[in-house]
Amino acid sequence: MALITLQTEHFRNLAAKPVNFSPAFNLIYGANGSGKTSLLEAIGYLGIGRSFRVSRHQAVVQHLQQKFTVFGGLDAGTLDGGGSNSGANSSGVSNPYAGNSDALNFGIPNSEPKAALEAGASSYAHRLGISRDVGLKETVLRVDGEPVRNLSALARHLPVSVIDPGVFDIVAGGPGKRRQFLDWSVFHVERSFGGAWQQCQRVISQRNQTLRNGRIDETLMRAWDAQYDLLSNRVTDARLVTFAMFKEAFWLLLGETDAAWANELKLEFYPGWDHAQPLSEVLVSHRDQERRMGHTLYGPNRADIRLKIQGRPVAEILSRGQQKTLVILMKIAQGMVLRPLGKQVTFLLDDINAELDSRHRQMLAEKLRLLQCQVFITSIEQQTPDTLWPGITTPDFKMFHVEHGQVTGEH
Ligand SMILES: Nc1ncnc2c1ncn2[C@@H]1O[C@H](COP(=O)(O)OP(=O)(O)OP(=O)(O)O)[C@@H](O)[C@H]1O
Repeated sequence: MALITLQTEHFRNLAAKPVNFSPAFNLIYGANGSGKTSLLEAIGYLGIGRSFRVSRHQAVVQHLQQKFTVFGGLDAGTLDGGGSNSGANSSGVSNPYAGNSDALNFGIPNSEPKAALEAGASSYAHRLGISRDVGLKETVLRVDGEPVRNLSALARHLPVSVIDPGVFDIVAGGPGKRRQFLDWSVFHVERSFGGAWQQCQRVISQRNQTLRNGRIDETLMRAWDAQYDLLSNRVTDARLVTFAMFKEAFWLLLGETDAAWANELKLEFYPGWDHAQPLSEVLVSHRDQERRMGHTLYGPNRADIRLKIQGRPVAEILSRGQQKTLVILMKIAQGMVLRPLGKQVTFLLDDINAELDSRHRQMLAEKLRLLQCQVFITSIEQQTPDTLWPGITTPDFKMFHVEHGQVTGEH
């Protein structure tokens, strides 16, 4: 799937006007503070249900407003086959209100996008909508006009992967970042993963409460442990399957690089406990330790992807530039994992040009092109594909200028 239309209302400084994107490459350019990242952030909301740069919805809602809305129209994208694409509109002509004249009933004004309404006759493959009232603390999600309860319903349609300067924490940061990275793929590969992981996290929090409660009721604890063991194995099995797929794609990419360190890199999935032993046994034998700490120390909440060179974490060995290469290859490998499943990743590349030299930029652009994914890239200056990525052909390229939150398409 690719996002071909976006409309926001009361989202940061963005104007409430529909924008029609390319299912392939989109360059968003404009001065500092014009609204480029806000545009990417709005797209991100449709795929991850939150901002990729701040933790609170409050920061995103336009000043003096209390509710924002993001609406997206998807088409089948650039992938051949795969994915559900019934009724897809691959023409790129978009109609934000097709089949739903009140734009998902999110209060998007009906009058303004009249021209778009008349121009686009056909419907989208899917329509996604998210609105958040920060006063009422209420989120409304819709897919194809129907209310849905879980964010996963939106996320499944639009796998969004962000590459911004913070992405390098995947290597340099703690295990949580790498777990998040892996789980993003697991969620898209294994349908039941999201639910199992949520249940598992609930049990962890109940276990933690019991562990903090001074005297532990061993019968109650064993009951939690049995449930925890079951869910942990479900979560871990899904992670293991996806990790194997990821590793295969990643080695393939590494094999194509001429980086000397690539030969020495060891990549390993750590499930969060010594997997040779059943988790329930590990928990019993570490009861005292967990009681002292007051929380769960073993299990999938401690999982990690361990990246090592000569037995040491790569962050201690590789230069920052080498770490960047590594993270970019990891992100591309994620896209490769999803591709055979008919899932097209929408990559949001924010402020990344300044972080990467031209060799890295070219590598990234070339791989993304081969992956046939949808790309949004921000830049301070107006650029053509030739100046951005010399020597790389860029299919279906669209350029947008952002000025004071107004997004204008250029041809
Ligand atoms: N909640 C909000 N309501 C209205 N305006 C906001 C809100 N939050 C941020 N802004 C403003 O929106 C503008 C766009 O910010 P954004 O980060 O998208 O800019 P940018 O084009 O990515 O800039 P840069 O190139 O510096 O990264 C800024 O001027 C910012 O002050």
